[in-house]
Formats: sequence, C-alpha cells, structure tokens
Amino acid sequence: MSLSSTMREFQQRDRVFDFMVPKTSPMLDVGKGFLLYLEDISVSFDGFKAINGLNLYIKEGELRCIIGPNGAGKTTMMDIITGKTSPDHGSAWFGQRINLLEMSEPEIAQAGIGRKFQKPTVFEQQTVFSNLELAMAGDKSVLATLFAKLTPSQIDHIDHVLAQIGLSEQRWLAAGALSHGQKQWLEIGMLLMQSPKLLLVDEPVAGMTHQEMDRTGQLLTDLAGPHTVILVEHDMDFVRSLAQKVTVLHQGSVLAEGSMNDVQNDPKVVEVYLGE
Ligand SMILES: Nc1ncnc2c1ncn2[C@@H]1O[C@H](COP(=O)(O)OP(=O)(O)OP(=O)(O)O)[C@@H](O)[C@H]1O
Repeated sequence: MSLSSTMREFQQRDRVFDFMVPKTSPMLDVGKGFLLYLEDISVSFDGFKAINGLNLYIKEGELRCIIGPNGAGKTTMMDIITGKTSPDHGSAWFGQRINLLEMSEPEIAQAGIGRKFQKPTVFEQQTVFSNLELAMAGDKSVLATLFAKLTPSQIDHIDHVLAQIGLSEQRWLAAGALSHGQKQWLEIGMLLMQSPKLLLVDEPVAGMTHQEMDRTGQLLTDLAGPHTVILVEHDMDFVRSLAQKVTVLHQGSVLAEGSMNDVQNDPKVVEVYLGE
C-alpha cells in the first residue's frame, strides 16, 4: 500500500485499526467511569511529608492538568502512579481491580501506564521512524529490532503515530536533527507505540515556541478520549489554553480543583501559588 493511500485510510474516521485502540489489560475495569483512584496517599522522605493525604480521581478519557508550586508533590505523585515510589499509606488503583501498589514499575507499564519525563530522551542517531520502531519493540535488543522485518500492521502503526505527532515528513530524518518541540512530540509518539491507556506527561512545553505549544495542546487534546492524559505543567497560559479540569497541589495534597477560571479565582490558590 502506498504512503498516500495509507494516509487516506487513516483519515477515514469510521475505520478503527487494532493498534488505534489503547492497550487494555484484561483486568482493567472502568465500569464506574474512573480510570485512576488515588486515595489518602501519604509518603515521607526523612520525616518530611512530600504527599499528605492525597485523593485524586481521574475519569477515563479525561485530560487532567496538575499544577502547583515547586515542591508541591507533583513528581512524587507521578512516581507513585508508576511504581517508582511506594507510599507509606493509602491506595492506588488502576480501574477498580488493578492495585498499583502491588506491582513493579515494568508491570505497571505493561498494564497500560506510560510516562513522559520533562527532557526528551530520543535516540539521536536513529531516524524518527526507527525511534518509533524501537519503542514498539519494548525490551527487545536494539540490533535485533533494527534487523527484524516489520509486519504491514506494524508499519501501519508507525505511520499512524507519525501522523498523530505531525512528523510524517520527518520520518527519515535523524532524531538529533529535530527541533526541541519535535523531539518532545517524537517522545510522545514513542509512548504511543505502546498504546498506553493512561499517559503521564511532565512539562512538555518548557522551551517550546508558541507555535509548537499550540500544536502540543492540539496533540494532547486529541489524545484524550481514546487515552487518558495527566499533564503536569507550570505554564499557566498553556494550561488555560487547554480549557480542561485543573487540580492544584500544595504541600502534598489537593488544594483546589475545577476549571482554570475556578481555581485562579480561589483565594487559597492565589495566596499560595498564582499570586506569587
Ligand atoms: N527522594 C527524595 N528524597 C527526599 N526528598 C524528596 C525526594 N523526592 C522529593 N522530595 C521532596 O518532596 C517534595 C515534593 O517534591 P516533588 O518533586 O514531588 O515536587 P514537585 O511538585 O514535582 O516540584 P517541581 O515543580 O519543582 O518539580 C520536595 O520538597 C522535595 O524536595
């Protein structure tokens, strides 16, 4: 199939390819509409409570923005969701049946939770296409992956992700030649190759141009729905432009929740954060 006919097929919105459906663990039960439940979570480092009685509920398909001052516990919260940090207290469930606190980091990733850190970590010497190919391979060796023949469905998957992240034209460029913003999109694409149900994205627009920020906003908005997205972000203009539900963290717990308008007019939020 030629590239142009492949792209035409992707534009047929009524057609759903297998790889467009996020990976769902057979255990995942979102019958109540919620994908993530964090309840009464606390964690201390050397006696200092980084997370303190945190409750957070994320609906399936939601794009939730998490904001808060430095040290509010945003990164620690992501570390708990992905199994990097174990809380001292509380519960963390993925759907109603998957207990994240009983799982290792690789098991959590396997269950459908992907994380993008702030700094892009792409393979600079490899092409954009190969980066996506390698990301699809998961833990297979780099050489084995690069010399293995891709199936038509795997090529379709890569083409689809290239179109999603807006890098179809750059597919044969070395990733090192991309702009900072394009590298961030490529890394989001690398996450998408694993078809995660939940994406955790840490400050993707830091260092981006305004145009790149707009495109990133569109990408994250498009991903919500089929995927669920939790975005940690310091850039208030960007968060406002997304017009999604916002959670304000402060001293390890939720200070306020609602629209950007609601939270920015909340006197508690103004005092500890936005008024700074
Ligand atoms: N491994 C650790 N050991 C000791 N203290 C830690 C550790 N990890 C985090 N902390 C402390 O816990 C608090 C919360 O940190 P965290 O990085 O989660 O905040 P944050 O909201 O992500 O901040 P920022 O916006 O600056 O990234 C901070 O005071 C931090 O110094």
